[in-house]
Amino acid sequence: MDLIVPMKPPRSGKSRLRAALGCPPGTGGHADLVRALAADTLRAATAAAGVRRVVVVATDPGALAELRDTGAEVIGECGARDLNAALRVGERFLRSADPGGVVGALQADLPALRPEELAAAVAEASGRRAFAADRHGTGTTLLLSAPGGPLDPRFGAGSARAHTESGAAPLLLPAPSLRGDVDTPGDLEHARLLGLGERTAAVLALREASCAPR
Ligand SMILES: Nc1nc2c(ncn2[C@@H]2O[C@H](COP(=O)(O)OP(=O)(O)OP(=O)(O)O)[C@@H](O)[C@H]2O)c(=O)[nH]1
Ligand SMILES: C=C(OP(=O)(O)O)C(=O)O
Repeated sequence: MDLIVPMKPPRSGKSRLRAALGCPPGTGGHADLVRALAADTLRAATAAAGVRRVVVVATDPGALAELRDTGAEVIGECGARDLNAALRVGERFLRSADPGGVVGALQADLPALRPEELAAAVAEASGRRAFAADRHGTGTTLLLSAPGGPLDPRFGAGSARAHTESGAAPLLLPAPSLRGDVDTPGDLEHARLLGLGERTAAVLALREASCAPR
């Protein structure tokens, strides 16, 4: 099974998280946090049983080259005009190597992701086109195709409903780390309680130290 992870440029992505570092505006660090969230997600994804390739489809691959250290590949989005188009670029890329395999789309903001929860989700899907909703029940953190079948991604606001309506099976396992995507400071706090990956924890610790009142 191969995974596609879409990412906008780290400076402009995850705009709802800008306040999360608790530092005055303009002190930077946002892009470091976005890259750290992705690095922890990718480390867990590449370690999951049954996962073969993990491909980041990036608007700006140069800004994300360091993510290759996680074992993921990083490719450009070839002029895709939005998130779902970027996912289709990744799908074509993976299908050109393995037309009959399962492909999945995984969000890049799962810093508490545990490899065993991702593997359990793939096992529950058991060859069906299926998805994991986020912890709020409205978004999607993982969408899987059937073997050789179309991914047909419908990410965006209300994507859990859109994926259900398009015939994808909602996965039922709890998998809190897989459902814990981070869009807001509140989501980041939730992920902290689950147990953050090393890179995200390090970025937050550094910012706390450097922005503490003197
Ligand atoms: N390659 C690529 N990735 C995208 C594109 N649009 C969104 N993404 C990524 O898809 C994921 C979900 O995107 P969004 O929910 O639109 O935006 P976001 O970056 O999470 O955050 P906000 O700015 O707070 O809305 C994020 O990892 C984005 O970086 C796109 O056009 N191309
Ligand atoms: C695009 C989505 O994610 P988010 O807005 O949570 O990043 C989605 O859940 O479909």
